[in-house]
Amino acid sequence: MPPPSLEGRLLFAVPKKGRLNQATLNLLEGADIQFRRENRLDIALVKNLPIALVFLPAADIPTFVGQGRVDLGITGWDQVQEHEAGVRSASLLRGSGPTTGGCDMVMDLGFGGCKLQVQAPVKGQYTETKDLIGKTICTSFVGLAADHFARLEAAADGDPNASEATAGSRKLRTQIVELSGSVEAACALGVAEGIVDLVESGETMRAAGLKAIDTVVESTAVLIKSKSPSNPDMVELIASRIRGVITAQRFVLCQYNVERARLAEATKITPGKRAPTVTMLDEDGWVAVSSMVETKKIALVMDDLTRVGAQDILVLDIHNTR
Ligand SMILES: Nc1ncnc2c1ncn2[C@@H]1O[C@H](COP(=O)(O)OP(=O)(O)OP(=O)(O)O)[C@@H](O)[C@H]1O
Ligand SMILES: O=P(O)(O)OC[C@H]1O[C@H](OP(=O)(O)OP(=O)(O)O)[C@H](O)[C@@H]1O
Repeated sequence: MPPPSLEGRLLFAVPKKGRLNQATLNLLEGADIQFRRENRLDIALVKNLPIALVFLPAADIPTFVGQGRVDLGITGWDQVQEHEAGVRSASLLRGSGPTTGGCDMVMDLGFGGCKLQVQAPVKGQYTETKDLIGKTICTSFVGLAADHFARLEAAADGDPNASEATAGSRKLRTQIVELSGSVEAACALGVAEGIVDLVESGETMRAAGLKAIDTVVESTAVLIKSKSPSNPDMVELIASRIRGVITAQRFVLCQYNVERARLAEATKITPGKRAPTVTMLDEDGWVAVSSMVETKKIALVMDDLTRVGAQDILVLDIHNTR
């Protein structure tokens, strides 16, 4: 079968595998972006909108969006920062301006939370990142790691502009070695004194006998767009649908009955997004309340509502909201 024609379609890059893949697919489903991906094809036409999805590694998405080859993308904020660090130092080394315009952030998607951290062996002499200056560091994030050590080295040399130093603007004493995965094994194997790698639960780091000694970037998944998307209205439509799904995931709908005499106390606990909806009940002195509550707070809210005499408390999922 020939590859599908992309004529007139907005190109939207999504992670083809890895930690961000499933949550991204769930988000597309929630936003009613319908597609069928043929086996092994990295491009899928969306059935109900003039969009084509392009399945790419998360690390490559900022390059495609930054160069304007695709209009929209979902990836980790760490990858966006890494791409920008790479573009910055390449252009400084060449002595010309950046060749890619970079990407614009549309919104934080809330999932895929992790930290890019400097890690060193628990049983070792390195307790601060500056102790690793001049040593060997293994990482998949060479741009961010090099900028981080450029700033540390500049500060150690007494440079007053240390906080702005980048790897392209000075010669590094620290050796940054690129690895494509399993970076945590580098110290135990004697390849590096420290590493710069992602941490979420901390299990990988602990299992490898490492401890975090500094944070380079805090990351979550983000929606990014190119500086000049082919169809800005379609970008807006997608962004608004995705925002609706994200908001819906952050909130639940809480409904309960309460005596009118205690309504003020109860609505203080559930003030809602704008205001709670209060309706009459077919029973004297009682009202029904319905209100959006942050999902992570719902257990405490239910405890507090019970304490002020609320009854028949129901908590319902919200599928979408605008
Ligand atoms: N442990 C983690 N917890 C949460 N998010 C993570 C974690 N590891 C990575 N991420 C996020 O997911 C993004 C993609 O990482 P992931 O390792 O899944 O990529 P991948 O495309 O499968 O690449 P690779 O084959 O190099 O592992 C990262 O840039 C980061 O934003
Ligand atoms: O703090 P934790 O919850 O243990 O997660 C951290 C691990 O997750 C990522 O690796 P991934 O599993 O994606 O594999 P990789 O090493 O091949 O990149 C990251 O590189 C760490 O190794």
